[in-house]
Amino acid sequence: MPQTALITGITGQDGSYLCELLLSKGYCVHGSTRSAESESLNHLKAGLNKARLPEDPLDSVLKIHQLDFARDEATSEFLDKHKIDEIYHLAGQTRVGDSFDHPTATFNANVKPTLALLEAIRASSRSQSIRFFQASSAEIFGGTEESPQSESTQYAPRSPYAASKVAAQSLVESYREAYGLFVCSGILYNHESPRRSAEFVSGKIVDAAARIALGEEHKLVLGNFETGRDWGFAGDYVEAMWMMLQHEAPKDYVIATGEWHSLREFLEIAFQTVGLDWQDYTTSDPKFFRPVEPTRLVGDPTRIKTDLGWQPQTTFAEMIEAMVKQRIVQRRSESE
Ligand SMILES: C[C@H]1O[C@H](OP(=O)(O)OP(=O)(O)OC[C@H]2O[C@@H](n3cnc4c(=O)[nH]c(N)nc43)[C@H](O)[C@@H]2O)[C@@H](O)[C@@H](O)C1=O
Repeated sequence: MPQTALITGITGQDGSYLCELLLSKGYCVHGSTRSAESESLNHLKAGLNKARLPEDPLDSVLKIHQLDFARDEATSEFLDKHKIDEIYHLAGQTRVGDSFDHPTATFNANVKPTLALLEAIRASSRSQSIRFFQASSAEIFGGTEESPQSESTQYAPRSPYAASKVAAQSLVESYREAYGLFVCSGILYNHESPRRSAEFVSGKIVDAAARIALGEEHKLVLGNFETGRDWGFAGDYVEAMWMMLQHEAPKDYVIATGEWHSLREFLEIAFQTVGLDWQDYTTSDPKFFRPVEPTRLVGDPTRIKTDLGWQPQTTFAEMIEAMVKQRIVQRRSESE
């Protein structure tokens, strides 16, 4: 019997990479999304049709649903009806900056569905055989003095987004301990790809570098330059999510490269890819500043390397170059 997975937030960056990975491994995938007719869903299907997939027609191995996680009973029935083996809970409000303006919506989007899914697993007749992954975030360590951060670093959230992730991760921990369920969280550091939108700094930079190179734009206005992150490639990180659910025991893992890079380095590589100097085009505007920034976020991936043999495959520079090149191809095809 093929394995059956549910991916919440399947049309997002991580959802689409994970969907490709699971289909390539012969899984039957159920995806949930807010709108069954969205443009992002069409993009997902178009991308999957191009990707290398098993022989089966797409509709027989990929099914999209609009699920209401607030109705626990219905979610539990769904898990039983479709005999879901693995759940990858990736849906949520992921923009840290926006969470300062919309704290309640952020909590509702990130905490309630996690709890509803945990309750649905507990109520399911197959509760002991379902495996659950929750996408947690490096932001839970935002205020820590410890560097690099590992699974034993104390939580120190510094934004409503970070606090919502602490709540979700704590719920996962307590369901694991109280009910012996196979439920775990991946503490994901920043991870980017050509599919990243311009709402995030990486997507905004590569978009601007491509547009400036093509003569469509002349400047890039960012917020705070004096920052940096541990940036990895999303395609590598979904592999780590899958490996976590194949392990013999449910454990939380830091998913990170272990390398910190400044935003200036990111800018330098992105603009160099199109033969330009970022300093000629980039300015900073306080209107894009956040009320508070995390301290130096860099993850220690030792545990996941040792236990699961996971290693990031794509370097920082390779990832940025691929993002810029893809954006140029996309801009050209859109203007045709
Ligand atoms: C781990 C974590 O990773 C991501 O959250 P993020 O780190 O906030 O990502 P970002 O790309 O929005 O910001 C990175 C840095 O870049 C600075 N920055 C400067 N100028 C602009 C600017 O113009 N736009 C943005 N967005 N950021 C800017 C900004 O102030 C910040 O210091 C999410 O996946 C999240 O879901 C998650 O869990």
